[in-house]
Amino acid sequence: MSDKTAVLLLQMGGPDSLDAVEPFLVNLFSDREIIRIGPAFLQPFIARLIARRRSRGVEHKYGEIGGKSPIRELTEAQARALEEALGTGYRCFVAMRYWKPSTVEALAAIRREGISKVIALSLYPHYSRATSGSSINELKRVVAEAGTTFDLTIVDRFYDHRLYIDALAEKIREGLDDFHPLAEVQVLFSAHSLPQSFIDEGDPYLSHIEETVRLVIERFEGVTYHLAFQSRAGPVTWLEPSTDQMLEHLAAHDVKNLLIVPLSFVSDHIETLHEIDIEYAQMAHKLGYSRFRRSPSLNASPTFIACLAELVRQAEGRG
Ligand SMILES: C=CC1=C(C)c2cc3[nH]c(cc4nc(cc5[nH]c(cc1n2)c(C)c5CCC(=O)O)C(CCC(=O)O)=C4C)c(C)c3C=C
Ligand SMILES: [Fe+2]
Ligand SMILES: [Fe+2]
Repeated sequence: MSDKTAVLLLQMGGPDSLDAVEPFLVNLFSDREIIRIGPAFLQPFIARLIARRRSRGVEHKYGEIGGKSPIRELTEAQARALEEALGTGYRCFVAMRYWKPSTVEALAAIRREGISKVIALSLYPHYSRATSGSSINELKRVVAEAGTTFDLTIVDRFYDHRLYIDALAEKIREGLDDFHPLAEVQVLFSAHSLPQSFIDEGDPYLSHIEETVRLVIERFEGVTYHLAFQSRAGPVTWLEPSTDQMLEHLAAHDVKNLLIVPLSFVSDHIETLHEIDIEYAQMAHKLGYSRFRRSPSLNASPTFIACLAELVRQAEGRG
């Protein structure tokens, strides 16, 4: 047995090739915690149909950002940086909810190293049952089925952690540096959308997002800011306003310089590299913005890694 602690980073995952897009979407649409389609026994079949119908368009988008999602490499880089920041005594692993490495593979790797103490750290800063909730339930199922006892501690949110806010503020400052010093820049926070029904049923996601925005914008006195929601994925009522509606609204009010700040994700993936950098950038150009920029994602930002390290130590009661 090893006396080390395993830190297991929980993330969504993304297709690692164009061929992986359809099976990745099948996994995602089969999960009743992110989307409920029809009665439970029919969902696997409907998931296949939706995945097949959607995959062409989604493959095209991944094709335009290098033929795959960078989420695995970026999450593994975060894991390596975290392991280094934590020092001896810790090993970091990654478990992806809808692609590889799966939760089963990650736990098998932890077991192979003889580690029984596991801190699962969800990489979604804002809690939602669609994201952190789903990953954590999957982890609990796999642990129960593994027949090995793990001493498991879970960190499922960090939307208001001082170092997370510091890391975001640093990236916003980097983004603002790209504008002429005298230009009047407005900031648009763009969070991943969620069906309104989740919020109505008590999901704290929206209040967590609003608190992150409040805490980070305190550091930017006098800056005008807005909050909108991107990446709807189905025909239900999603959080409003949408990011594209907001881009139109601001253009109609003569805003010319806009910094868009992605919330909800801690690394680059299709929603930053395609939706913002390609789709919204084209839209902004047509709408007459003079300068439209995105603040860089956190990825392996040293301040963000310090945040993760502090979360681990706090979870162990040494913070
Ligand atoms: C089916 C409904 C979906 C909900 C609800 C949802 C919420 C949600 N998602 C993220 C983060 C990510 N989503 C990503 C991709 C993605 N998400 C959905 C659907 C829902 N997401 C789909 C169908 C897809 C695949 C791409 C597409 O078809 O457009 C990813 C990217 C993975 C990658 O490319 O690396 C992330 C990350 C959050 C934070 C969230 C709610 C809070
Ligand atoms: Fe999405
Ligand atoms: Fe999503």
